[in-house]
Amino acid sequence: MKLLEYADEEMLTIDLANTLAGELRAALVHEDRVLFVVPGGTTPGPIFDALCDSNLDWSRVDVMLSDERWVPEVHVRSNTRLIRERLLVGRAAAARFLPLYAKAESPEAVLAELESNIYPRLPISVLLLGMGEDMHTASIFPKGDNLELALAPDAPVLVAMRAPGLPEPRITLSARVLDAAMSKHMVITGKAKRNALDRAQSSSREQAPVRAVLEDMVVHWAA
Ligand SMILES: O=C1O[C@H](COP(=O)(O)O)[C@@H](O)[C@H](O)[C@H]1O
Repeated sequence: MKLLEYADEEMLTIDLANTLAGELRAALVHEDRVLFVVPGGTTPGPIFDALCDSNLDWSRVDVMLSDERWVPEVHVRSNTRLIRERLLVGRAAAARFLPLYAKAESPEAVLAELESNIYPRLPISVLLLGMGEDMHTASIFPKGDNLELALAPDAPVLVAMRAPGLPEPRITLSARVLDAAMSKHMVITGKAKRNALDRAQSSSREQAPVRAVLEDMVVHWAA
């Protein structure tokens, strides 16, 4: 893992958006289509704002989330909503979005259908992840009901996840799929997450699921 520290969030945003755009452009030189995986949550919005008008051939980019909350797209907690409002606008509106949500009672009812769209697009070309203060990444949570499956070396592409304190079920890419990305970045802000990252490095994967994806990861941090 490599840690890049920035003077402030604005510097982080500008630099990381440039890096991601550059890596997508470079990947498009060799590939017909590239897969770009991004996090939801509260942190990445400004990065999406800075990235969405980047000059690259977005029509050859498949965009998907690292994980989704099981709520309709109009819901305030929907990660899809964030992506549609902040990333898939401007030039990036030409990208193809691969959904992690479908109208169904539970993630389990549509896992196979969603996975069939994603599997042919793997591996991930460029990955951006977030991390929570509890050391979860994507929706791979400590104490999650499917934690063992999501961390398994032979895990499926997608795993449904429920965890104490979460208001809704989740669906997440497994650690195996995230870890196999060609280029891996993580964005965290604030001292609490920086401390959590330090703790993760001396914790088990079960205590700190983020640990399962830290090899060759570039972590971008601002206080
Ligand atoms: O619930 C989630 O949490 C993580 C971290 O989110 P943040 O709000 O602390 O930035 C995020 O990476 C993940 O995609 C999201 O579903």
